[in-house]
Amino acid sequence: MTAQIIDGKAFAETVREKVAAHVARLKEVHGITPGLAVVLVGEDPASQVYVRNKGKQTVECGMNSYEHKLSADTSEADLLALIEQLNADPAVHGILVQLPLPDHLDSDLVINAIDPTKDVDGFHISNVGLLGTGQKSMVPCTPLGCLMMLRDQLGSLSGLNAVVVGRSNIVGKPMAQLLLRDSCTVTIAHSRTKDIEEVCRRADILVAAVGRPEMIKGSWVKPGATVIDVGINRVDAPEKGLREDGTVKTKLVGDVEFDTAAEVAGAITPVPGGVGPMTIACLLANTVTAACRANDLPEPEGLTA
Ligand SMILES: Nc1nc2c(c(=O)[nH]1)N[C@@H](CN(C=O)c1ccc(C(=O)N[C@@H](CCC(=O)O)C(=O)O)cc1)CN2
Repeated sequence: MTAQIIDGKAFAETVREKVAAHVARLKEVHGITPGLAVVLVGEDPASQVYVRNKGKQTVECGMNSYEHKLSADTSEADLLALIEQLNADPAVHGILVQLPLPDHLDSDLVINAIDPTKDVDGFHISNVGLLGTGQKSMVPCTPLGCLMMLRDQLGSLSGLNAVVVGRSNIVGKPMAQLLLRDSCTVTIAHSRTKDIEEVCRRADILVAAVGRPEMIKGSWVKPGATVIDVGINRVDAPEKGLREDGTVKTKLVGDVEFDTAAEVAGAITPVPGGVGPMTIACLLANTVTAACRANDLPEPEGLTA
């Protein structure tokens, strides 16, 4: 069997179109322009690219983008003061602090300083609690993107066996909560899980979010399963040759060994071009949702969990 490839880039485009249409309506009918503030501390090259893309796509969807780029040695007090200012700004409906933060900053403290109603990353402890208890919350962008792709692929997820490999606060745990909410039977597997290959082979839905390049092999996949690969790992690619400076070229791979898994799975997301683009699309969706909630307006259809 050769799996169907789930095109995250194309799916993200449809989400952005829905966001743009909803933003146009908010402007025209209610005079509201949703605004997203993104805070970047330091010069991590990957984070700089993600923040640039977030700002660009925010504007392309008709929303206001506010970028705050702070030096790597910014103090916690200064960062908290900026968040306080953004919390109080009525033009800002969504606030995101790009992760990872430099080591001297306490990520939990910083995230929990964000007004939970503006926490478009869904990382604030209040949103974590609301999601865990099945209440209305902001939902983390990567798991929300995975859920949208799974629903689109499978329709109802009710009764399916779902295995999430990885227990991070950003992806693994919220993903498991969302799957449980959709009535899956959910297992979270991790580095200490006994017989992890056998656990994975029971999964109708296998979500890989472990951060280890190509850890999950085709032999771990149940025939016909839907495989969602959240991993984005840069590895050496000697087959691509050398750069001008003599160093080996690199490539991106997921947490799943794509070629062997695609022989067995029913459907699979590629890396790049799978879950990654959905992360930013869902950030835009969450910003519209936050703007609607802030103004007591109905939430955008098809853009929330
Ligand atoms: N505050 C947050 N920080 C981080 C998050 C997050 O959701 N909120 N997630 C990641 C980074 N991230 C967005 O911030 C992100 C990662 C990857 C992609 C993406 O589109 N990836 C492409 C490949 C990109 C490349 O070539 O390097 C793909 O998979 O096709 C988008 C957003 C950590 N920090």
